[in-house]
Amino acid sequence: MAFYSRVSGSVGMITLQNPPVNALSAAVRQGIVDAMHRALSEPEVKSVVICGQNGKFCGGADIGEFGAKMTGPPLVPMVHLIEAASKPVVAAIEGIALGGGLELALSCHYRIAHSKARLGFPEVALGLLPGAGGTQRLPRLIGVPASLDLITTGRQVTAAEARQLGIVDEVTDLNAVDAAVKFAQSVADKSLDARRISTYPCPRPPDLDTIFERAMQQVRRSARGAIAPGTCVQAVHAAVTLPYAKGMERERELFSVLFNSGQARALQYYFFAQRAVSRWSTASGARWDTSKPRPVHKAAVIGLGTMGRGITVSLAQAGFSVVAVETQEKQLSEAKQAVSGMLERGAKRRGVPLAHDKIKYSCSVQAVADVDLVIEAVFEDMALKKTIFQQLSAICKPGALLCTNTSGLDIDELASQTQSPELVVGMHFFAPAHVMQLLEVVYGPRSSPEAVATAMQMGKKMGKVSVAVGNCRGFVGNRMLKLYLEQAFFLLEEGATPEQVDQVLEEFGFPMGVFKVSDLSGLDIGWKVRKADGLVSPAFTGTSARIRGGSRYSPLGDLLCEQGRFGQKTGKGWYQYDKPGGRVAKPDPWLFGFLEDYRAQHGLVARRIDHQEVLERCLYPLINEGFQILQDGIAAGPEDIDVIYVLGYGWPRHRGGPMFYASQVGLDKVVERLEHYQQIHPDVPGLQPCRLLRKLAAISNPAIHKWREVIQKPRSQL
Ligand SMILES: C[C@H](O)[C@H](C)C(=O)SCCNC(=O)CCNC(=O)[C@H](O)C(C)(C)COP(=O)([O-])OP(=O)([O-])OC[C@H]1O[C@@H](n2cnc3c(N)ncnc32)[C@H](O)[C@@H]1OP(=O)([O-])[O-]
Repeated sequence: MAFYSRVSGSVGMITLQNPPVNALSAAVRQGIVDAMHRALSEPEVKSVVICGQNGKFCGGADIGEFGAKMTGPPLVPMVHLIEAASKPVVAAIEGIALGGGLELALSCHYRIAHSKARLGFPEVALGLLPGAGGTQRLPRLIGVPASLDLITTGRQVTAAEARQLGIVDEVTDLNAVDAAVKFAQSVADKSLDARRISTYPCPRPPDLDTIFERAMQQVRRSARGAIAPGTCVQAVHAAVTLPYAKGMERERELFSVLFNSGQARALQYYFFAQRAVSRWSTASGARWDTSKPRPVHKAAVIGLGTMGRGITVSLAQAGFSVVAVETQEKQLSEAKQAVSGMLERGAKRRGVPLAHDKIKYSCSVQAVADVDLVIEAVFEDMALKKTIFQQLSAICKPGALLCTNTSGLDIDELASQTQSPELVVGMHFFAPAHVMQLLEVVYGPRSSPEAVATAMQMGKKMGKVSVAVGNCRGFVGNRMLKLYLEQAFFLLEEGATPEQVDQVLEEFGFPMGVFKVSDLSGLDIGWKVRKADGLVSPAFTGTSARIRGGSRYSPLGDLLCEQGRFGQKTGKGWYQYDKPGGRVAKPDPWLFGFLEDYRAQHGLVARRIDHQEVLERCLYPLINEGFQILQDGIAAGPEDIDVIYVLGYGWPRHRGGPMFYASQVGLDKVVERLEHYQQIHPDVPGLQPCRLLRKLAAISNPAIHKWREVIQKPRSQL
């Protein structure tokens, strides 16, 4: 709601009250409208101030209301009521003025912001555009180029930048509400004719067409299939080419197109999913709200390779004291240099002080005796990791958490090397660890709720989005990825090319297709894992060359590695590059010949494979494995899987994530297509729809937020 009061005798105060971010719910909108009418009707009131409770002005429209039938006064008439008011209305902006919150402020005649406030139009990140006049008022106030930047990127600006752009009239370090009240009194008798932004002419820079062409090209380049950014450009264009009222009609048309789009639903689902994963639970019933994290002030990192360096930087930037251990002298000095460079660049980019002094380097594991938490990040070798966990268990102080950055090895096997297996969890970072936002927190059957809570909280403090998942081979992300990669290899065997498969996946919205990603991360990484799993051996020749454990297997990746084609790092992989370390992938004629010889050798006949088949065969088995993971209790809900795939594997956010995408396609359709391909490829178990998927498809595709009710049923009933 919105609370009305009178302050300083002549100022009507309207306070938004809807914690935590004073979103413009139906009740808040009704409160504002009622309060405005009251303020305008009270003769003693000469001016009005609008502010938000708890030091936050307004986080915009209530996203939680988008899925329901609209009630209460609509936003547009509300902002018109404020702008048309006969008494000056001043917005007192503290904390945030985002989306509809900034539109509310732009409908006021003056804006006073606290120096720590952030302002912006994040609607594009929700698959929308500013639909309460933002696309028509902002260009009139600050011009076209700056408006296109803010509205198509959704970036937030500081109060200082907002002042410089002309969005706010004053910035104060003092209490912005008090400042606004004083300001409101000072303008009580001033004319408002020049303060109603909708009446302003929209500036027409001479190179207007070029500006819009460039903006449209820019958003097309970065949008990767998302429709909102381009639609935002169209809406701002209406502000320049149409009178205000017509422009508002155009804004409303474009807004409703986006509002009713699948992409908007996917992005709004993802908005809440990314917040839901912090409310974690484990298969054994431990939960976020009943598990107390242990305090961590000092942490250690063992192994300063690429991942260890990134984790060290991320810990130091988060303010932790860090002991960084690398037993190889040469590696240690190289790591020191690399970490310093990353810290300097990070500090410059974020305008924060350097965190060099936070890190102590050592080449002895003994140095970690007094830390609260250790993250082991050595080479992905079980025997080596076991030795280190035995050492740590002997050296570390009682109660210290022992974490591993393994990307798929058995957490519980490592825990069994220690005196306190309950203090062992996985903290699986993604490369580069100081940049990628995702952290998979992996709990074993003996990990204590406190250990999980501590690792989850560490992730939050390091600016990560932490997702709690159970211990299994490859955890969630890599376990599902295996099915995706497997099908990509099979498609090459059957006639596709890496370019064709990658193009389909990039058109779907992935930043890079599966084969370009494989070249980037290095084919040898997967090769080592397959070797460790006993899938690669000279014994597999002739008819057994393409069978493992009775199931179909493609040795294509192994064969490329045997020829030293590890991808970008060797200048050759699925593509060729101008030199080792090259970044630009070019089709390699050698590979076409190699695939033809391979098919001939194994009696395979290439066939034309269409776009839809490539997409379905790459995505549906991955999705099916996601359901298997939910069925096994490794992930608590679809949100966990979707957040992992969007933040860790480049799944396009405007598609919500693999599980949300499946709910949009229709689970019965996914089952039907999997069964179709399984009939053709009976030797591929990953095409067999799992029980949970069949169950949910059978109960007529329940909405994704209803899946947990089914998942939580005892496994026997699934
Ligand atoms: C016509 C008009 O043009 C259009 C149509 C619109 O206006 S569209 C709407 C445009 N507005 C936005 O896109 C802003 C979205 N919010 C944010 O970016 C951030 O929330 C934040 C404001 C910067 C605070 O970040 P935080 O890190 O301090 O806390 P949090 O954990 O994120 O959020 C704290 C809690 O508040 C909830 N919440 C936040 N913003 C919300 C909103 N706008 N509506 C509903 N709930 C919201 C959130 O789900 C979480 O709930 P819970 O998980 O605790 O149950």
